Amino acid sequence: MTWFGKKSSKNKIESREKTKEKAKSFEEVRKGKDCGGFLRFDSDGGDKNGRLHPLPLPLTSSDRSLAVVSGYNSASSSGSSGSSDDPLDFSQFGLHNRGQNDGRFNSGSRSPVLGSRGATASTSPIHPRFSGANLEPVTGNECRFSPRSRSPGPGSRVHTARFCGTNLESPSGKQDDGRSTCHPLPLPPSSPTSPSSSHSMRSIGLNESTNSTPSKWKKGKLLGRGTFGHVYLGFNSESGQMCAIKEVRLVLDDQNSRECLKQLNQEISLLSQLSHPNIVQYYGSELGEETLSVYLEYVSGGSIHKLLQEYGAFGEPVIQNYTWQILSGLAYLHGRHTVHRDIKGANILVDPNGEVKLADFGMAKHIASSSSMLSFKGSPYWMAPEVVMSTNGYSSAVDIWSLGCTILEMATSKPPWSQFEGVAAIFKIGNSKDIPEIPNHLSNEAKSFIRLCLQRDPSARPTALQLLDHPFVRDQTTTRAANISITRDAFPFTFDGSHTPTSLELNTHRKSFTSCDVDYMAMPNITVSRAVKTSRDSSRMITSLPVSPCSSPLRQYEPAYKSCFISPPHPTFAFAAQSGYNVNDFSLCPVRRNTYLTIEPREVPMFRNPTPGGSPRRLL
Ligand SMILES: Nc1ncnc2c1ncn2[C@@H]1O[C@H](COP(=O)(O)OP(=O)(O)OP(=O)(O)O)[C@@H](O)[C@H]1O
Repeated sequence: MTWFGKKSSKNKIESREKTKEKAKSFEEVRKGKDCGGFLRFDSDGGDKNGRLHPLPLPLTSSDRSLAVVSGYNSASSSGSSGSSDDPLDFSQFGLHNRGQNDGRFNSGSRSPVLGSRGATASTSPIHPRFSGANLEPVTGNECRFSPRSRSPGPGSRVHTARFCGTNLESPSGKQDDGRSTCHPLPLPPSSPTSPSSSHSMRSIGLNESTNSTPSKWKKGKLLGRGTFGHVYLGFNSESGQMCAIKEVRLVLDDQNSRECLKQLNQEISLLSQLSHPNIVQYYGSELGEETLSVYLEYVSGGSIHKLLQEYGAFGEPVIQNYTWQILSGLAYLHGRHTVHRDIKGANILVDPNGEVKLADFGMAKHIASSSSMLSFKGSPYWMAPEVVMSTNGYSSAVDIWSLGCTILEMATSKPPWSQFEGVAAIFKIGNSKDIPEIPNHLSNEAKSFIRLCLQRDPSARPTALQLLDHPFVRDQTTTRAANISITRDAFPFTFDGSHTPTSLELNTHRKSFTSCDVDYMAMPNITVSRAVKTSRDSSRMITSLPVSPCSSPLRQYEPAYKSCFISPPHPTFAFAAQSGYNVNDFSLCPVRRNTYLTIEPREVPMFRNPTPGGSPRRLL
C-alpha cells in the first residue's frame, strides 16, 4: 500500500485547508512579505501578476537553437550576477502556470497547442516550457508538471509538484505524524485535468484540481550530502524505477539559502533542457512547504572522486573510456552554449556499466551569444587560469582545462596542484607559467591529450568536439554510435544548418579534420592549434576589451590580457551566409564562442580554506 492510501478523509480535508494556508503564505511570499523583501516575482522570469513561467519542452532538433537561447536566458539571468542580493525568481523553480505566455517562447517553435491550452487541457508530451502552459491542476495541493523527454519510467511523462511538507531528516519520507511525504508522480501524457480551482491557488498562479493522482515517489536512504542539502534515493512504486532526490531546505530569510536556491534554480533550469547519456537526466522538481526537491537520474556507482578514494588511481584504459564519455557530454553541453564550470571527479558519476554522467550543474551557466562569463566560480584545483585571473571573461574552454585536471585526478587519485594549499594553488594556477605535473607512467597519447587541455591560453585549447578525435580517445567504442547521433543532433548547425548530417558526413568531416597534418604524438599543441587557428583566423575581429581590474585576487600580480579573440560568429548565422556545406572548412567546427563584448557584473571571490574536492560554493 502506498502512502496516499493511508490518508484518512480527515487528513485530506486538513490537507486542503493546509493548501489554502500554504497558498496564502505563498502569495505573501510572492508579494515579498515576511521574506525580508528579497523575493520578487517581477523579474524577467515572471509577469507583473506574479504568474509563473513554464518549464522547457524536450527539444526537437528544429527547436534546439531557439530553445537554447530562450531557455537558457532564464538560467543565465538567474545566475548571472551571482550576487546574493539579487532577487530570487521562484518562477524558475519549475512551478509554472498553464496558459501563461511570458513572451520568451513566442516564436515559430511553439507547438500549435501551446498557449491555447488552458487548465482543462490534457497533458501532452510537449514540454511546457514552450507551451506556456506548465502547471496543471491535479488536486487541491498538487500541481502537475508537463513531461520530460526522458521520464523516469513507463507512463511517467508528467511530473507533479505538490505543496506539502516533507521531512528532510527522515530517510523513509515519513512526516513526524507518521504520514509519508508527498512526491511527484509521473503521469501518462494524456491524463486529463480538472478545471476546478480555488481562489487562493489561482491567486498564486496555480490551479486546483479535483483530479487526484497520488504520487508514487518514495524517499529512501540518504545517498549523500552536498553544500545545499541532502540527496536521497527515490523509488517509484508504479514503474519500479529509482531516482536521486536532491532536497534543499527552504529558509527564505537566510542569505545563504537565497544563494542556495539560486544555484539550485540554475541547476534545474539547465538540467531540464538537457538530454544526453553522459549527463545526469533531470526528471522533475517539487516545491514543498519547507523543501525544494529535484528528481534526477539515479547513478548508483558514485562519483569518480569516490571511486578513486576507494580503489585508487585508474588504469589508462579506464581513463581513456571515461575521458571519451566526459568529452561527449561536454561536446553536447558546449554545443548548447552551456559551460559546466565545475568539472571534477566529485561531479562526475559512474553507473555500474561504466557509463559516466556529468552531474552537479549548480555552477553551469549558459553563455549568452554576445557575452562571455566573468564570474569567478569553480573548484580551485580544477580551475582554469583565466578563471582564476578573471580578466577577460571565459568560455567553454574552462571545462577543457578542468577535464585535463580531472584526467590527472583519475591517473593519480589526487587533484592537480594538490601539493599546494588552496590559496597557494590558486596563485600557482593564475600567476605562474606552470601546468600541473603529468605522471610519467601515462602513455604519450595521454600526455599529449592532457597538454592540449592544459594550455594556458584558452584559445589554444581544442574544443570538446575536436578532442573527440584525439588518438587518446578516438578508438573508444562504448556507446559511441548513440553518442554520435546525439552529439550530431546537438550540432545541426555544424554542418549547414539545413539538415542533420548522416554518419557518412560525420565521418567525412572527422576525416577532413584529422587529415589536417595532425600528428598529436609528435607536435600536439602545434598541430591542433593550427587546426583551431584556421577557424579562428577567419573570424578574429576584436582584440581588446575593458575589464574590471578588481575582480580577481591575483589580478594585481599579473598584467591583464592585452588582447582576446572574438570567436567566429554563431554557426547558425555563419551558415546562413554560406551556400553549402564544405567539410574542409574548419569554420564548420563548433569552436568556442569567446565573444568578449558584454561585460557582466563581476563576482568577487572570497576564498576560505578551499579543499580538494570541495565545492567552490563553500568558498564563496
Ligand atoms: N544523481 C545521483 N545519483 C546518485 N548519487 C548522487 C546523485 N547526485 C548526487 N549524488 C550523491 O549525493 C551526494 C551529494 O551530491 P550533491 O550534488 O548534492 O553534492 P556534491 O556534488 O557532493 O557537493 P556540492 O554540491 O557541494 O558540489 C554525492 O555524494 C553524490 O555522489
